[in-house]
Amino acid sequence: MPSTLYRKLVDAHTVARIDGQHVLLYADLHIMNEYTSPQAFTGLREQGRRVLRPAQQLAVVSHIIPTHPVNAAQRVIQDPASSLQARNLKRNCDEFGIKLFDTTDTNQGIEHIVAPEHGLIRPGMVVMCGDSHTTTYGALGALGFGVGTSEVEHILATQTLVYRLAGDMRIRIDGALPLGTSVKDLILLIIGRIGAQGARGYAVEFCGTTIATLSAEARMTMCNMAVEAGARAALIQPDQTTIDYVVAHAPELRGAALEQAKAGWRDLYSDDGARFDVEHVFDADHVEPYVTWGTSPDQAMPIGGLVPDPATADPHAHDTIVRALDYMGLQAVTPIERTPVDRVFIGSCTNGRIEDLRLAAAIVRGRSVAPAVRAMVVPGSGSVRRQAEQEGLAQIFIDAGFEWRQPGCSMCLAMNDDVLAPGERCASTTNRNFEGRQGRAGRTHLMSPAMAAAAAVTGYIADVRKLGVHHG
Ligand SMILES: CC(C)[C@H](C(=O)O)[C@@H](O)C(=O)O
Ligand code: SF4
Repeated sequence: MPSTLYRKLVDAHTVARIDGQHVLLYADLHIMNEYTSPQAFTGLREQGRRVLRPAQQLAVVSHIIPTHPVNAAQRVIQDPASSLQARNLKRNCDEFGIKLFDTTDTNQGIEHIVAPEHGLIRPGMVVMCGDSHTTTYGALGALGFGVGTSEVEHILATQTLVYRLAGDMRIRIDGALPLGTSVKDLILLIIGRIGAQGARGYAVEFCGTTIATLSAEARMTMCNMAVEAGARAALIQPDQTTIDYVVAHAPELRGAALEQAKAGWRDLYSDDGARFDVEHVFDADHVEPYVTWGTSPDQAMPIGGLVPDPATADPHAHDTIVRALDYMGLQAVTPIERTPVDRVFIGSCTNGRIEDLRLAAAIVRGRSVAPAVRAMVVPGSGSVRRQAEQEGLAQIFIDAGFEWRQPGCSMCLAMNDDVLAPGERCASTTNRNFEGRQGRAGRTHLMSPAMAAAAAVTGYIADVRKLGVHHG
């Protein structure tokens, strides 16, 4: 029977069928952060269990680490609770023999940026992690998904998980993204259309001519954000772009080993006639720069639009819109463009990779951060940071008045020193704009790296196309 890529990956990793809805699924790789793993190790110890496959585990300090611009070796976590979390992760990894990118490691960063850049994510893998944005790895043809803290313990002990099957959804996007737009605009548009629950319960396969021409990193941005439409997983069929990325990042994968791996990757596609429960089709040709106006990633609009009017909205949405506008300090039926911002944040596992920094730097070059704005660039990993310094991007940001920080989740979520003050408005390249996400009463507008750069240099939510156009 014709099978979807998703089903092929699940079938290849099914150790046992439990019932019609559940299988025992094998993990090729399990990734941990400091935040969702401590209880799992406590559980293991209490039961006197070992970690079954330490070599298929990876740990990264991502969320709680300060990003002040000091040397990597001097990075110290002042907050006692966070410092304890980091020390616990180190102790757990030492005791159980797990590879850790620790606080002072020069390759430390956000887990979803660190893992692919070390060649650890390969097509056909199943990757589990106690973090919702594990869907990112679908960009490389790997089935990645987030798990809960209690599941982390099970994975550590057995390298498997009791897994509930998802439905199959396909999102086809054809056409060429216009100048001045990037994949972030596209995914905000899609989430805006299908809704924050639009892909709930589904593994989403992205396909179409637009996807085929995207770089591996741009595909990561897509798959990363799929979870904001509720998707359980995101997938893109591996192709030459994928292979080139993996080969470039996995120097040990050469010769016979590479040929053998490639032979395995050849079957990683949805068969002709494979059945999808739901299909959506989008056209990239008319995508405009997108920004969010509200407190959910699906509350997104083109830059030239007007903030919605609760009075004319679907009655079910009325109260939600009123509340979001109130929280965001916005007036209904006014342009979003030229809304002043206090802060700009460029970074996160959505847009903290080198290509994102290139897109932002292309806008910033030769310009200055607006006087009333505090802007920061937080590279997604130590390696992204070094690369950006070598390419001269860091200097462009610094010359313009940006803070050039150490890697981490940073202001993507208020779990470290980088937070918004109450009422502050932020142009942010992140993936979530929930109430309080970047700090209590902070106001987040999600957008692309180029749009965030445009906000930094103008001081307001701006249409980047009016500053000069660049391809993304
Ligand atoms: C802290 C972590 C569990 C959380 C997640 O699961 O995604 C975080 O990374 C986020 O982005 O909200
Ligand atoms: S960068 Fe943001 S979305 Fe990504 S793992 Fe960190 S907190 Fe979560």
